[in-house]
Amino acid sequence: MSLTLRNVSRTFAGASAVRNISLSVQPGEIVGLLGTSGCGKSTILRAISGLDDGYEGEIEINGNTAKEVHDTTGFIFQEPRLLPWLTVLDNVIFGLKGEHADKQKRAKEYIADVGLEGKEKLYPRQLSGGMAQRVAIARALVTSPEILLLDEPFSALDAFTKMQLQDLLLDVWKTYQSTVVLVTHDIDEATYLCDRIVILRGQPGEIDREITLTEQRPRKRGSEELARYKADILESLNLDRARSIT
Ligand SMILES: Nc1ncnc2c1ncn2[C@@H]1O[C@H](COP(=O)(O)OP(=O)(O)OP(=O)(O)O)[C@@H](O)[C@H]1O
Repeated sequence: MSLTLRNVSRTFAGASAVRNISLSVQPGEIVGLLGTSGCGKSTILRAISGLDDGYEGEIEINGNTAKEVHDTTGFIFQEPRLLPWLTVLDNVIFGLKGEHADKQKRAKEYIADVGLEGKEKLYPRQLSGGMAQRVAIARALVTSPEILLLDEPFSALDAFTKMQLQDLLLDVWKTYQSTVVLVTHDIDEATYLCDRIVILRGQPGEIDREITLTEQRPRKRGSEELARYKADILESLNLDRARSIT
């Protein structure tokens, strides 16, 4: 499932949030949107998802405008956004169409895929943050979205859980061949996960540059290669050395 943005701009109450974003994402590619706070990363993701159709320019998913096909995207937010009165199983089933027995079977498979087999009957309040985010991942995947949109999906988690879920994302990506757009502030996360990193700058946000990562997977966290990409990105963001704020 390919994704194309052509000159996408978004203005809120007269203030420009992003300007002239053009981007092509190939089927099965993991593309990261990286940039400092307020440069419009979430705004771009919401436009791709169809949650926000107030943008100018064009967004195409496999040749159709995003406004027509938003049900082919799955969204994972920073916080899991589970329905507290529903069990893990019912949270994953919620929004699925079809016969109840089929939905249950399918939801259970995805719950197992994210490592939560046996936890189907628990309620959100009984889950750790990492477990809840696994449920959110299962819920996003269960509808077989062709494009997975992730808005800082691991940023509220502790460092260890974050690394586990990054690996889980790579596992499900391999299994389901999803096209992924990942919004993140985390340069290590971007270099570990992405085929390509799009660096946004400014307010309104514009694309500053794109970096294609040729590192084979599985990548090694802390490798020299990833460290080189990180240094390059820090320099692009003017964050490579301490700067006076006066
Ligand atoms: N619904 C909205 N109404 C008004 N302004 C908005 C709205 N959504 C976003 N903005 C503005 O658009 C700009 C970009 O916001 P956005 O949330 O996309 O940035 P971001 O790069 O994702 O930031 P962060 O990394 O802090 O989440 C900001 O100036 C924000 O205030």
